[in-house]
Amino acid sequence: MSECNHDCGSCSANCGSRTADKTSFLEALAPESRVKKVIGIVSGKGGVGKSLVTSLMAVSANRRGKHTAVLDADITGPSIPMAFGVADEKPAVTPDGRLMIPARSLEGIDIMSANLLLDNATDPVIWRGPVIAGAVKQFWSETLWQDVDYMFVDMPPGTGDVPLTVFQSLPVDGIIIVTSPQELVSMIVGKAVNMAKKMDIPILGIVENMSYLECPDCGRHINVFGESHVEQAAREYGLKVLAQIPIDPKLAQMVDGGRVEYIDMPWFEKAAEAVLAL
Ligand SMILES: Nc1ncnc2c1ncn2[C@@H]1O[C@H](COP(=O)(O)OP(=O)(O)OP(=O)(O)O)[C@@H](O)[C@H]1O
Repeated sequence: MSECNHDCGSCSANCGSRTADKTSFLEALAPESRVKKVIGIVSGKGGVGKSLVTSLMAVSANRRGKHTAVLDADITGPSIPMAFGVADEKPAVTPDGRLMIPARSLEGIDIMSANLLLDNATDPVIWRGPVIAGAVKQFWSETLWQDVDYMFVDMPPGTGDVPLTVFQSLPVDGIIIVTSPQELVSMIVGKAVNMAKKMDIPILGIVENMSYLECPDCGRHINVFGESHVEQAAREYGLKVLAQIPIDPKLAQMVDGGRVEYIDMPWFEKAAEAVLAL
């Protein structure tokens, strides 16, 4: 049998790909687009730093010479364009009018987000679940994604219906779970693990955000929210802790100022390497 090219129309073998295809809800990319790896970033709730981790992942991959993209699927709280300083840009369209062209950051990361389509960045997006999921599908299939090595998807928060639909529509190769020490980490990780299992997508690991504060005088780590339980949760589910990110007002300033690409992040090296090994 010749090597599988995933085009079941040209092959009669009754293989695993064909069986999976029957129940697939995957959206197709435009014929001109190419995306090699898709990584979804999930969290149990909003505000734990999912967008920050998505942005840092993209920045790390881009610094390592990979052509990188961010699809902001957090439609009701889209904060990616601001972090990359492209919030005032509007996506152009291809000459035939079929596809949107993503905004490009200063360092060359391609970005698509609902915020780029709003007349006013402060306009609220008050869409219901199916419309949100539909918008994400369009961002995937109706955007010109040119030779992307790694696409990072900032998922809608939680493990409910909307993230589930998004997961079913995009060919996600791996998931990163973002938690913070204030949360019931074990429960959140458990839910994400179940969601990933149902979809047969590997979990690359957990990133704990706002883990500690580094004393500016002595460098001691202060656990502002009490002792971290992330290592324990990781052991329980056989996962890796990819990074522990400190609370640092400089991080928030850089993100709010559109300069996420220029953050110094020694604590993120392991996370970047684990993802790029995929
Ligand atoms: N480690 C940190 N140190 C300082 N500020 C942080 C840190 N992590 C996140 N923030 C700030 O907290 C806010 C929320 O972070 P972020 O937008 O990444 O969260 P989120 O989980 O994506 O939220 P949402 O789901 O609401 O979009 C942002 O203003 C961000 O700059």
